[in-house]
Formats: sequence, C-alpha cells, structure tokens
Amino acid sequence: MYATAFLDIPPLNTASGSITLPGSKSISNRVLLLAALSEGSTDVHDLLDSDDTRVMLEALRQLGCGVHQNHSTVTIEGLGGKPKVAQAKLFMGNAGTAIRPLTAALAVMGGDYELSGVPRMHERPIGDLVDAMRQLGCQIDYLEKSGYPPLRIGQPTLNLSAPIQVRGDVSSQFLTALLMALPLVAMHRAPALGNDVVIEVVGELISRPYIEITLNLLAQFGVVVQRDGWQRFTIPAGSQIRTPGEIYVEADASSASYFIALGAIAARARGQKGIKILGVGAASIQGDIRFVEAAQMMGAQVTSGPNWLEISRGAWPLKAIDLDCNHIPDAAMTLAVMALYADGTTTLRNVASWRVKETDRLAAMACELRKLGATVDEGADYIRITPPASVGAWKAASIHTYDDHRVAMCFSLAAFNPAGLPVRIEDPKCVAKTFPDYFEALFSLVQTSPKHVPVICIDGPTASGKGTLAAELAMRLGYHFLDSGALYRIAALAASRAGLPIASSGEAQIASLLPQLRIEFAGNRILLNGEDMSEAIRTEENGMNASKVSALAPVRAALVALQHSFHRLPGLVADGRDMGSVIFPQAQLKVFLTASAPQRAQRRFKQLISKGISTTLDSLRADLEARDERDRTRSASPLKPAQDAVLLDNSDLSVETSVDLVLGWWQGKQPF
Ligand SMILES: Nc1ncnc2c1ncn2[C@@H]1O[C@H](COP(=O)(O)OP(=O)(O)OP(=O)(O)O)[C@@H](O)[C@H]1O
Ligand SMILES: Nc1ccn([C@@H]2O[C@H](COP(=O)(O)O)[C@@H](O)[C@H]2O)c(=O)n1
Repeated sequence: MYATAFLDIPPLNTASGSITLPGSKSISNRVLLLAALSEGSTDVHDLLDSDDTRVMLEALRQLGCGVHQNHSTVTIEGLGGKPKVAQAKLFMGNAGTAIRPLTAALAVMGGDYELSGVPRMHERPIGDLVDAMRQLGCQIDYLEKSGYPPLRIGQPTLNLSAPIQVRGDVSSQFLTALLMALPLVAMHRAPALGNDVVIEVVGELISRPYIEITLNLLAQFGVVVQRDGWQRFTIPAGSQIRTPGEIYVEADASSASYFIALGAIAARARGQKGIKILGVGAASIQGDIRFVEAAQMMGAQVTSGPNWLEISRGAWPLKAIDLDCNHIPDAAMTLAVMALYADGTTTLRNVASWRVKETDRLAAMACELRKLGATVDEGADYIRITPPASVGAWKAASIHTYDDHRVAMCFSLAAFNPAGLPVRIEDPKCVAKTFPDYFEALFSLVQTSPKHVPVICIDGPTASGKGTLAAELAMRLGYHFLDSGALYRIAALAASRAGLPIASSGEAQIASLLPQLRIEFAGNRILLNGEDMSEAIRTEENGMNASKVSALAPVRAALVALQHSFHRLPGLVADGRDMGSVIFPQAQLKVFLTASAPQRAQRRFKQLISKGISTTLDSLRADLEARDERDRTRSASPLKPAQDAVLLDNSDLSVETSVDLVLGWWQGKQPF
C-alpha cells in the first residue's frame, strides 16, 4: 500500500495482463455477521482484508466470537444468537456495512453496547434503521446527534404485533440490517399462521442489487426470505441462521469496475490481449457486475465466464451515455471518470445516495472532474459530465480524495488523458478501505513510455549522504529506490569469494560472473543467491574493493541492464556515482550531493561506531579520499556532476533539511 502523502501517476498509454481481485466488501461483512450469529463454526475463504472488514472482525472478537485466521481463510466460531460479552464499546471506523447490520443484530439480542466511528460516520444517517428497530421494542439511544451514530443499545422488550416498516429510499443497508437481524426473532416463534416476521419498505427501495446479495447469502445460511416485489419481505417463523460450514467470498465487483474501465480506456499493448479479471464474472451475485453493461454501452468489448471477465477497448472515443445508475451506485463513480473520454455529455441519474456515502460523492466527483478540465453540472441526484473540449483543455490535477477509497481509485484512470499529463492522487492510502494494494495492481497492468516514468538521481562522493537522502525521497514519493553502490559492492564480494583478482587482470572473469548471480533486493536487505549480504557488503574493505571493480569498464557494462530494470512505474530515485551522467541521462532531476571531507569522514565514523565496528577517523578519511580519487579519475563513468545536475553541499544541513530542499525542487518541476 502507498502510505505517502500523495501519489503521482505518470501519464499512461496501454494496459494488458490479468488480475485476481480482492474479495467483495459487501459479501465479506455480511458473511462475517451471519457466521457470527449462527451456531458452530464457518470457514470463510477469500475474505477481503481491508479496513472495513477489520473493524467488523474486531467487533465480533469483542463480542466473544472466536476468530481464527489461516492465510486467506478466516474461521468464525458463531455465537448462536447470543453474544458472550454483554457490555462493549465497539469502534466501527467508517464501515457502513459493519455498523448498520451489527446495530440491528445487537439491538435484537440486547445488552449494553456503544457503537461509534470516525467523524464522517457520525454524519452518516442511521435514523431510519433506529426507527424501524424501535417499532420492534428495541432500545437504541443517540449519544450525540439524533439520527446519527454514536449509539447506545440496551435491553429490548420485543413486541412483534405488526409488520416492521423501514424506509428504503436513503440507504438499502437499513433493510439489509433488518433482514440479517430479524431471523433472531423469527427463530423463537413457532411456525404458525401470523407468526412470520414481516418487513415492509416505505418509499422506493434504492440499490436493490445489494438486497439481492443479502437474500442470497441468507439463503446460504439457511434463511429463505419470501419477497413480494420490493416492498414486502417475510422471514418465516422458525427460521434459523445455520452455518453452511464453509463459504467462498467472490472478488469485489465494485473493485472490478476500475479494471473494466481500464480495459475500455487503455489501448492494448502491442501483441497483447486486454485486461483479464479473475474471481468475479457473469455468475456473480453482486449487483455491481451490471457495471459491465454500462461499460459496454460506452464501447467496452467484454467477454465473460462464470468467474472471469476479459475487457478490451472497443469504440474510441467512448460513447456518451444517459443512464439511471440506481442499480450500480458505487461502480457508477467509475462511469463518471470514463465520461472524460466520451464523445459527448454523459448523464448519470438517480445517484442521490452518493451524498451520504464516505463523503458527499456528488460534490466530490463534480469538484475533482472540473479540476481535470471537464464541464460538470451537479444536481440533487444526478451528475452531467462533458469532457475537456480539446486536448489542450485537459489540466494536470491534484485530486483530493476525501478519505474515500472510490474517489482515489476511479481518478487514477484520468492518467490516460490524451494530453499526456500526470495525475496526483492525494492520500492514496484511503484505498485501504476495500483494496489496499489497488495502485500496485494498477501498475502491474499498465505501461507507458519510459520517458514518462520519472527518475531522480542523487550522485556524489562517498558518505555524502546520498543513500540516506535517496531512500527518504523514494519513501516520501512512493518511488522505487536503486542503491547502485550496493551492486558494485555485491560484485566485489562475489569476485573475492570466487578468488578472482580485483584488478584489470580479472575484469573479463568478473564481468562474466555477474550474469550468473541472483541479486535480489528485499526491502532494505540485499540477497546474493538467496544469502543475506546486507552487512557483509558494508565493510570498508569491501567498499574499497567495490571502488576497484567499479573502475573496470566490462563490469560496469554488465550491471547496466540490472540498473535499468529499476526504472518502473510510478518512478525511481537512484543513488550512485553515474546515475545522472550515464545510467539515467534523461532523469528529470539530478542532484550532485557533496559535503566536506572531514564532515563525511565524521559521519562514516559515527555510522560504523554505532554498528560496533571499530575504526579511526584518520583511516576513514584516508580511505574515502582514496576512493573518491579513484572514482573521479577512472576512465569508465567517472564520478562527476552531470551537466544539468544541481549541486547540493549538505555539510551544514540536517538530513531533514536536505530532503525538504530536494522535495521542493522536485515539486517545482510538477505541473500541479
Ligand atoms: N545531511 C546529513 N547530515 C548529517 N549526517 C548525514 C547527512 N546525510 C547523511 N548523513 C549520515 O551520514 C552517514 C553516511 O550517509 P550515507 O550512507 O547515506 O552516505 P552515502 O553517500 O550513501 O555513502 P556511500 O557513498 O558509502 O554509499 C549516515 O550515517 C547518515 O545518517
Ligand atoms: N553508480 C555507482 C555506484 C557506486 N560505484 C562504486 O561503488 C563503490 C561503492 O559504492 P557506495 O555508494 O556503496 O559506497 C563506490 O566507491 C564507487 O566506486 C560506482 O562506481 N558507481
């Protein structure tokens, strides 16, 4: 996951490949609650691991439910309709799929519970559900504002004399919550005429496909609800939630929407097929699978099997559409970004529910689409998008994401803009709500011209702080990090272990040894043929040997391709001696980092002493000056600033100041 302040996505061109998506959030949280309410244990396979499922799991644990994790399978020991813990304070984050059904279930079972969430959760309405539960005799109080969490739940005096009425026009989750909780009432009622539990929907029911998911899963847990149209739902008396023993969670159809759109928008890489999505397909029980139809209306070519989809670009530009999106409220946000690539104005209707989601999504989408150059008309329950009038009308935008995972994910697709502009996604970690590795998945499928993948080079003499600065920049920007010195150090170590002369007489042998080595970077560790060499390469003796092998032209040539392989999306920070001058001459920012020799010797001294390596300041200074001299005077890629490098003497600067300075230079080159 990218836990950076922002993520800059370079302009993208093509896409191809296959992807297995994480589990559906809607199915995961419903299955968890049903498994918890039933008796016995349920193995839940392919459960989504995200913020929203974690809050549900934590709440279930607090209520005394057994939760055992084994890779992608979670085993839930059910409570059999009665929590083991009668009093608890449950934090539900911003997970609507957790707080609503759990409120209903706890209110029926009774106890002393408080449910709260993040500030945005306290702005998301729950009054219609509370009103419905109160008809049944449940005791639920608002702890702050009437109609909104946080809530306190007490002991109910259940009284089911009439059908329970619930509004269906604000959120279908209220009806889902009742459908999952009321079997706990039905189970205590003898099957007889008039004993069934009946729910009546007041007003038009929105987002019906989510109710279909609920009914489908209830049936898998032994509760067959009778449905009369979309207004009346009957849970037969005597119904009981029974574990199916094991259950598989489908991949998330809403998450699939970004990759369906990707296939529709991106040109195919040469000789490649489009995008293949595994784990969800035509047989999906999720309503958002109907996003496929909307994407096809816009021009996508889609083929499918029961649990897979394959998408490629069809009509181009995409075709503008006018669509009632009530049945695909979440995935419809992706259509709003696809509309940027359409041949006219797209209207998405009946999306008033966007206003009460993670953020006011209507306002958010309108604001961010306008930043990109689109003309947007936003109404109470619709959004109308006209793409930028020409290539030149596109604007590079920093997309504010409102702590809303779907805003972050769908706007990543704006990086395919014809103007070749990058897109900045603020707070990219908000995708953790449903798809923590979304951007990694995206980058595994897309391609762009190498000239669009940014590179920052930090070159300079020994111990000037290149590695420290480069690693911190890479972390802050979410870029890959290349410590090229480590490659020469590995080369030196491998050569001396093989008994080869560290001199020009050994250059051919060392160069031919290198392709046989398996060099891997694992976080900040470096492995040689599977053996961790991170410490062994850092000795001063090996540093000196590295300096010697690095003067050999065939050795340098043998390491070029490996260094180039680090140049990948979303970007690279490379540190060394010739990053800017030879390896990445096209780099957008080159810094030549220096510090006085006494300062550098002092820093290295402290570094080695802190690692328990004994040495003297004088010998260190002599060594580093000898190394610098060799690096500067060799004929192969000598140490020198690239012509267009910025010089930075950090003798009197702290690491933080140097990092801020370079980040400032980098920001100065961005169009945002
Ligand atoms: N601006 C700075 N101020 C003070 N200390 C620094 C600064 N930059 C780096 N250091 C410290 O100096 C030491 C050497 O830094 P670092 O290893 O990053 O240098 P380097 O240039 O990458 O070295 P090498 O050339 O051997 O790869 C580290 O202990 C680091 O914490
Ligand atoms: N691009 C580079 C990087 C390093 N070297 C040589 O390797 C030695 C070790 O590098 P460190 O950065 O880890 O100290 C260094 O002294 C250089 O001789 C290089 O030539 N080119």
